[in-house]
Amino acid sequence: MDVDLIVPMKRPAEGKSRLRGAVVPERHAELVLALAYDTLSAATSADGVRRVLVVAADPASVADLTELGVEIVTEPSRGGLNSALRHGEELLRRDRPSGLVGALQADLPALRTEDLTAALAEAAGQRAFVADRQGTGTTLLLAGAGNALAPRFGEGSARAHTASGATPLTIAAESLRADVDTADDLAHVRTLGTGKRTSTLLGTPCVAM
Ligand SMILES: Nc1nc2c(ncn2[C@@H]2O[C@H](COP(=O)(O)OP(=O)(O)OP(=O)(O)O)[C@@H](O)[C@H]2O)c(=O)[nH]1
Ligand SMILES: C=C(OP(=O)(O)O)C(=O)O
Repeated sequence: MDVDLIVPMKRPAEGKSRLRGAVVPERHAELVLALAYDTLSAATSADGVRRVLVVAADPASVADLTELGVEIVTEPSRGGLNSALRHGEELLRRDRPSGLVGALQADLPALRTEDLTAALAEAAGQRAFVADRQGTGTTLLLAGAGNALAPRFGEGSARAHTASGATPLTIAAESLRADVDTADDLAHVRTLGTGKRTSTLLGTPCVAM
């Protein structure tokens, strides 16, 4: 079954505070947007992805993403990450009540379409998630018909998603687990190869899409 994805985004200038210093301060927002652009470039090309809805704190600051065919809506109020995700879920389920929905992080610049498609296949419509490479965070949470997404993103979210009954997916999907929060994470995705925008900005090898 194909999935409608929700992608939460703060204003790039305010996001990824743990990455500050990876590039000169004037280019921090550009880096955060490049990570999101490459993530969504892969996501929108993946088999099984029907629709991508970005729930943004400030849509104008992420308007570049529309060239990828994603939709952008404003988060309702400053309710935080999980509230933004629930808002996206409500909009998507209004249009397709029995569809599969997913929350995807916007910091996966090495994402390969086949890893996302493989995760959707393993989940097979269950409420399931992909943990990050450290095993503590979550990069993708899925919920099919009859199941609320019930997002518990934030510190220790992998444990929280397991505790709430979601199935941890077991596929390797290295690129889907490689989220970028810190300088170490950035060094790691450089070894995998990143999408075009991130590669151009950092001067690193580009992943073959
Ligand atoms: N719309 C929306 N997105 C959010 C909010 N909080 C976090 N996000 C997004 O959720 C994703 C995951 O958050 P984190 O990985 O913790 O990123 P972050 O908050 O930018 O990073 P740090 O400042 O280093 O904690 C990022 O794409 C953020 O932009 C929020 O309140 N509203
Ligand atoms: C919000 C999350 O992201 P991170 O741990 O990457 O900040 C999460 O994994 O739940």
